[in-house]
Amino acid sequence: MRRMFAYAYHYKISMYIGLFLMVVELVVELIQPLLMARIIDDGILQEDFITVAIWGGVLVGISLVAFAAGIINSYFAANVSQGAGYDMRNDMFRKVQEFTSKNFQRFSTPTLITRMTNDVTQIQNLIFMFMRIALRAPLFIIGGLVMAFTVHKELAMILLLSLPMMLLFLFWILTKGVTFFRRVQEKLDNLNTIIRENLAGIRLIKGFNRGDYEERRFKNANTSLLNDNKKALWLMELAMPMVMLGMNLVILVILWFGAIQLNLGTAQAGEVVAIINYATRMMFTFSVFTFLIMVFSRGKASANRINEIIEAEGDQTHEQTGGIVKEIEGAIGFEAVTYTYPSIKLPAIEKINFHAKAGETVGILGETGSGKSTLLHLIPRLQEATSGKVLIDGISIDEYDVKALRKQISLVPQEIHLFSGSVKENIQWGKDDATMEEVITAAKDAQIHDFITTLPNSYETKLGQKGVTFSGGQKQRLSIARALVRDPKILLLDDSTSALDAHTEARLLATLRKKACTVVIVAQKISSLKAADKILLMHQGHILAAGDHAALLKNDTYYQQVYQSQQETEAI
Ligand SMILES: Nc1ncnc2c1ncn2[C@@H]1O[C@H](COP(=O)(O)OP(=O)(O)OP(=O)(O)O)[C@@H](O)[C@H]1O
Repeated sequence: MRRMFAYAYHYKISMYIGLFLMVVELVVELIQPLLMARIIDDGILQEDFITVAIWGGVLVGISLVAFAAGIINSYFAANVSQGAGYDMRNDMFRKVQEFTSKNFQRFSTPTLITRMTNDVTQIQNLIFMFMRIALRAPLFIIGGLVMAFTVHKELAMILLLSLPMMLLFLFWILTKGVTFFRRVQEKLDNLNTIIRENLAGIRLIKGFNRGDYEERRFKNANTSLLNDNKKALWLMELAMPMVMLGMNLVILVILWFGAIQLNLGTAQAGEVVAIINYATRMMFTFSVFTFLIMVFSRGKASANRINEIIEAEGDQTHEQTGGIVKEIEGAIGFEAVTYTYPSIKLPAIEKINFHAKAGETVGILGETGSGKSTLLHLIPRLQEATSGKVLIDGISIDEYDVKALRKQISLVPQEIHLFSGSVKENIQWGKDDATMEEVITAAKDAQIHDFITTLPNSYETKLGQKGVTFSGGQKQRLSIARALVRDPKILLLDDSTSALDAHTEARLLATLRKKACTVVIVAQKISSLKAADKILLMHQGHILAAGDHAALLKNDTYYQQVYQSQQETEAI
């Protein structure tokens, strides 16, 4: 929670002004019963209407000041809470950019979205409430007690004695509330996961006629969220009448004692009225407390969830600077490289050795799960080798400045992702300052230019929700254009030509061969790799055999079998 308030403290000037205005409101609230006591005792009971008019005027005056202070306080409270939320979202977003696959395993996409939106909103509400009333409530209780003691000690004592019971009860509500609201936020994550899966897989759901099943799944998650929400709110609803009941009993006791004191002549009517007034206002403050506790419990649950993101240990290499910055040639070397995913015991790749000269094309072939993508991800340091060394131009990649290195390497991942925006913007995403000429050249090399020119607005055509949708093969080619536009020294293609027809793929590969860059290409079909200088045949995280197509076909029986079966499949 401390971190959340540190965010609010960035806006300290607004915060101090807001808090000062809150104190103004508080002081007015504390003075009001005193003024009323004076009006009754010195004015009404003495039939001195001039005193009534003077103190009545003062009462109206300070109430107007409190009213104005309240409005201005709201303005500053909104300023601080919105600003803090804005900064929190920025910091979380930045942190997520550094996330490793381990982090993504811990935090699913829907939970990240809920945490960056709904949880931040809860904290904003908390900060707003804190600046509006949170401090006022405890200060009013303390101030009210002090003032009550200045009015009449014995009667004020009754108020003081009731306090510990009230506070204990509120503390109990608070601890329960934090647990309940944490559960509510988790259920919200769950619901968001189902919504996201449904939106992403809508075609699949329709195709498999799983609409009813998915509806039931959604309904269950929704009901579960509803039930937990109800439970948390019931707890809060229960708190309010309980506090009211307690305070009403206290007021009854004060009235009873007050009547005795009046009869004995040890108290004046105005004093009893003032104490009752303080008690009533304290009762109101306690009921505000229950509302605050709800906001606080929710806020605390959300603060923990936000902290988990901000404190997560991200990819240290992301921000690492100070290493070698140089234009690489593109030679790649793997020396006894092993990589084990944190969540599984067995290595995904083990003791991998190979070298590729700058400008060579290396093909990687292997059954699914054999470690091809893992190997590829180690080259731009998206993952750090568990042991062994990855070299570029003979230098370990740890010694390079990561950003400078990644600038010269282009990866086309297996799962293509296009951004909302125009076709041109999607290609330029690879190089911010790419000229139109460079964009077109990259598109031509990726064999997608001709298709783009048939689109309604050519390169300016919008993609995404309100724009056109590309086919699988078109998406692959567009993301290859995005990778080529930055003129990389190393190009990594992770099964990125799988959706292309044989002719287009052949044209694309021939173009890539002419480029002055090292190409590492993962593919399922031998036909995609035939022309490679070297093919690595992978099996269960190991390189079974390496060599060019002709050599492998001649010497390796496993390669021969794969080739044979693929030839037969093509013939069918
Ligand atoms: N993020 C991850 N966390 C844990 N295990 C993973 C992760 N990514 C991959 N693996 C595991 O590592 C092994 C190698 O996966 P990898 O994706 O490198 O294989 P691949 O050869 O590229 O497969 P495919 O051809 O199906 O894409 C697999 O057993 C896979 O289950």
